[in-house]
Amino acid sequence: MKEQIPPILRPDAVLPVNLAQFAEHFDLPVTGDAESVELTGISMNTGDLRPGDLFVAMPGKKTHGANFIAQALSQGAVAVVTDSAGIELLGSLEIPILKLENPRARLGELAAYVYGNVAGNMPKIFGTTGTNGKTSTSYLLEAILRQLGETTGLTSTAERHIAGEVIVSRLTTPESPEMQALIARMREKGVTAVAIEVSAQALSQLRVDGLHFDVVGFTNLSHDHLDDYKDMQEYLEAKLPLFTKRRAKRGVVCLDTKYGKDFVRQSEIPVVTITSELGVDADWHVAVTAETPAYTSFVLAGPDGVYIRSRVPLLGAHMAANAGLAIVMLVEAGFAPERIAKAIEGGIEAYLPGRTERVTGATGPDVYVDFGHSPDAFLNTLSAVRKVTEGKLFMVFGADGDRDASKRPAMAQVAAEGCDVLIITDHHPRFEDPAAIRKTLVDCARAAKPNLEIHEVSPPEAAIRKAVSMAKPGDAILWAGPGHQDYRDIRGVRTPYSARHEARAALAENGWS
Ligand SMILES: CC(=O)N[C@H]1[C@@H](OP(=O)(O)OP(=O)(O)OC[C@H]2O[C@@H](n3ccc(=O)[nH]c3=O)[C@H](O)[C@@H]2O)O[C@H](CO)[C@@H](O)[C@@H]1O[C@H](C)C(=O)N[C@@H](C)C(=O)N[C@H](CCC(=O)O)C(=O)O
Ligand SMILES: Nc1ncnc2c1ncn2[C@@H]1O[C@H](COP(=O)(O)OP(=O)(O)OP(=O)(O)O)[C@@H](O)[C@H]1O
Repeated sequence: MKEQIPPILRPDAVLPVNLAQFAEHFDLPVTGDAESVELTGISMNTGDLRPGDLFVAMPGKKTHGANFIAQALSQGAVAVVTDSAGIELLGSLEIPILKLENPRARLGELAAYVYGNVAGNMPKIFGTTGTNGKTSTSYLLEAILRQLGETTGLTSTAERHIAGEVIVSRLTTPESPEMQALIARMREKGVTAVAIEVSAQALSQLRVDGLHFDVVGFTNLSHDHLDDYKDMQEYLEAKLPLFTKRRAKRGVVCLDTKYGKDFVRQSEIPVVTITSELGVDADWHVAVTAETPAYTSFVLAGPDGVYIRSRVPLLGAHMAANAGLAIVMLVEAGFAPERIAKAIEGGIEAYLPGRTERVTGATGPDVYVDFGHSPDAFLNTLSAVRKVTEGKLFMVFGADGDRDASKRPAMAQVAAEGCDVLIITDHHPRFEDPAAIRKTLVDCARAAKPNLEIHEVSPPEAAIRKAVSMAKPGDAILWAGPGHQDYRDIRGVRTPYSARHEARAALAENGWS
């Protein structure tokens, strides 16, 4: 990606780590003068490398990091960790080399050590995984923690937060050198509790190694990422390692999808369960009491008569399920339920960018911009919007290029079945032909609901204008996919674009304020 790559954050100060001591601590063979070298950072990518860094040259899917060692040196790297293949590639260079086969397997530990993130000086750490709801649950966790008086940190698909400092994210879950640098910065800024969104890819690539979570949560599992994983079983198995003793102390499992039971059965750590489904046996139950475009009220009932009443400033029963999960994770971390209940009796004070975000002003049809990009996300958001809409429901969406193409037919089917007018457009085409993606979606939507009014409109700026021009007050438009994002990936270039901005502009152009 060539443009607008967000920066990564580091602590302002790092206690230098002597390279010889580092090599001895990890029992790594070292060539060159390690005694006189001091490390002040660690990186696996020259794009993020800073002077004083240890450069970890690792094999990747496309190339080997050792091909970038000369560049790393010119940027100020003071030592290199690499494997046998890397040593063969690098030739003769005047820099201490530490040999480590499979560097990724120990990268988290190495990074935690460099930044001094050790047991005893860490904030409370919460981790959430699942197909949908990770970002939402993490934001809700952070909000409740703030309401409980904690100083908070967050890492999510949308943003990283450090005691009020906000930056846009690159990956959902950062690689461990970035993750450990973030945690060190959080410690520096007095952060006492952190909510971390953990993707399946992060677990497969050991990006959260070097962390020990106080409580982990599982939201749900449904069709997504079947380009990275062979089938749902393999995708499930990628998520399960979060619920192991080496990674976490306790867990909370949501039983709203059938895969929850697999987590309970296979978890190595003690778990409690929660559900928002009627008739499902669980330790905690969350139920919606009111739904409006602006908020969803709920009650959460747990063991020993615990009863918590609150609301989320978001539309949809799935958001109440996420809030319930966040609250139970806090209870499992030792926060008294009565204290939580008191802190959130007036509602959870969270702003979730691009999660069913209503962008309409005082007049005009309700326009919601959402980050949902899977069939299950569509199902939930369409049903939530339908419940609060008297008029017609328009849906605007496109599908990701170069990402799991197998979910496109189901996305088109769910969208067609759940709306009254469908507008198919583009999303991130990446290196795929956007017209070909649209054709698949249109064909599948037609097959699912032959009489549905379907428009194919490209680019998305025109698609949202088409939807707004057709909608009336009382109608609703759900624009699914772009959410909080401020770019579209077109042939590897991040082209600036904001769906929320485009939607507001389209409303204004039609006279709605
Ligand atoms: C498919 C995949 O996961 N790729 C990741 C992988 O890239 P790669 O193996 O292709 O790396 P490579 O290009 O072969 O390079 C090899 C090594 O040389 C280094 N290098 C490479 C080039 C250079 O100029 N300098 C340099 O130092 C690289 O940092 C790497 O260590 O290692 C890179 C370095 O960390 C990652 O950025 C990259 O994630 C890509 C960008 C990605 O998009 N990953 C997605 C699938 C992902 O992880 N998504 C999940 C969430 C999904 C969700 O929730 O929906 C996420 O957590 O974000
Ligand atoms: N509990 C839930 N069940 C089903 N769908 C949900 C749930 N929570 C959120 N969603 C839908 O999924 C979309 C993404 O939500 P969120 O960003 O919280 O999930 P995520 O797991 O972080 O996604 P990603 O992995 O893509 O970052 C939302 O915009 C909404 O459409």
